[in-house]
Amino acid sequence: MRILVTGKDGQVAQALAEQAKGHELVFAARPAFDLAQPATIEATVARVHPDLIVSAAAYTAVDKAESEPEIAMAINGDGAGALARAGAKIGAPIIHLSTDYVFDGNLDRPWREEDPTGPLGVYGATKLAGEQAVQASGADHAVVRLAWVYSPFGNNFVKTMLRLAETRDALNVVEDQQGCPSSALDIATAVLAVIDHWQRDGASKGVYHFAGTGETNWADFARAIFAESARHGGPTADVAGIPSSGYPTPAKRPANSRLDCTRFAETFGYRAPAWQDSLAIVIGRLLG
Ligand SMILES: NC(=O)C1=CN([C@@H]2O[C@H](COP(=O)(O)OP(=O)(O)OC[C@H]3O[C@@H](n4cnc5c(N)ncnc54)[C@H](OP(=O)(O)O)[C@@H]3O)[C@@H](O)[C@H]2O)C=CC1
Ligand SMILES: Cc1cn([C@H]2C[C@H](O)[C@@H](COP(=O)(O)OP(=O)(O)O[C@H]3O[C@@H](C)C(=O)[C@@H](O)[C@H]3O)O2)c(=O)[nH]c1=O
Repeated sequence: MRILVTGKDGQVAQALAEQAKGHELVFAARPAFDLAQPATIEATVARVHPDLIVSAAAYTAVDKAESEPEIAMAINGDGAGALARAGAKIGAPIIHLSTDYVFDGNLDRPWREEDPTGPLGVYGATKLAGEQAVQASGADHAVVRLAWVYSPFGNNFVKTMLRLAETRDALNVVEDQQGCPSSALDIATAVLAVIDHWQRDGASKGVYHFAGTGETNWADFARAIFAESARHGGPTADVAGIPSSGYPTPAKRPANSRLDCTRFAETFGYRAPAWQDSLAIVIGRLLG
């Protein structure tokens, strides 16, 4: 199968590059493919003529998006829709990656797909617009909401913590935001599970949640990162748990962004490992 993957240097795209054996992956990246330039989207899809699209590129700078709402919307909202419509024209289904930040965090259980959205910031609002544009595109699609993605690649919280601990003995980290850390290596496996399923049974339309199994908060996640780092002789720091008010950021984050991944597991037959196990694998790759 020829698969167009957007976001060549992104975390999920790089994990897919490692794992997608037996498929022809074609990566699309700027400047030839720019989600803010619709003509480049249509030209890329027409040139590659993929059997399937993995929409993994996005404007992911959560705080910066607060001061760049137009460009974030052009990329995450309009660009995602244009990509799905270009796919629809040639009959290519799309796996479109979205985020837990479409929710407002005010719920006392993990979020299910049909729960009401209510993004707290520009990034979440633009990603929600992208979901809606994909759903309206006419393309078969899986909108897969992810959360708290980390990996050996790119920028992420795990690498930030390890970097900060190189120069600091103690860190303040928020402890009133709960979520499910998710390894991009597991996300690539999940994307391939969707592709396998669609190859067998035909593509369909739906929204799904996929994230690491279990839950934590950012402070405990940081502590787990340093415990794992210590096992490899890597950098460590003491973590003081603080309220979100003690770490002011331009964008507000949801207090609860835990995702209920039951539908994904039941539909595609794959559930992520416990987040602690996946973290050990990624830290092993970073420090081993
Ligand atoms: N990271 C996370 O914690 C989470 C991510 N997600 C979603 O998962 C998906 C994958 O995320 P992740 O792998 O972490 O992403 P990354 O931030 O690692 O990579 C994003 C990629 O998008 C590309 N990109 C940005 N703007 C454009 C543009 N205008 N045109 C073309 N490409 C562009 C970047 O390219 P360049 O190198 O040119 O900047 C980069 O390769 C995204 O949809 C994201 O919203 C969901 C939940 C959590
Ligand atoms: C670096 C740092 C962050 N924090 C807090 C800020 C924030 O509330 C939380 C996480 O910080 P980050 O800025 O790394 O994470 P953030 O950019 O909010 O991560 C999000 O990215 C987007 C793309 C998503 O889709 C989300 O699922 C989520 O993964 O930790 C501290 O409390 N102390 C620190 O030293």
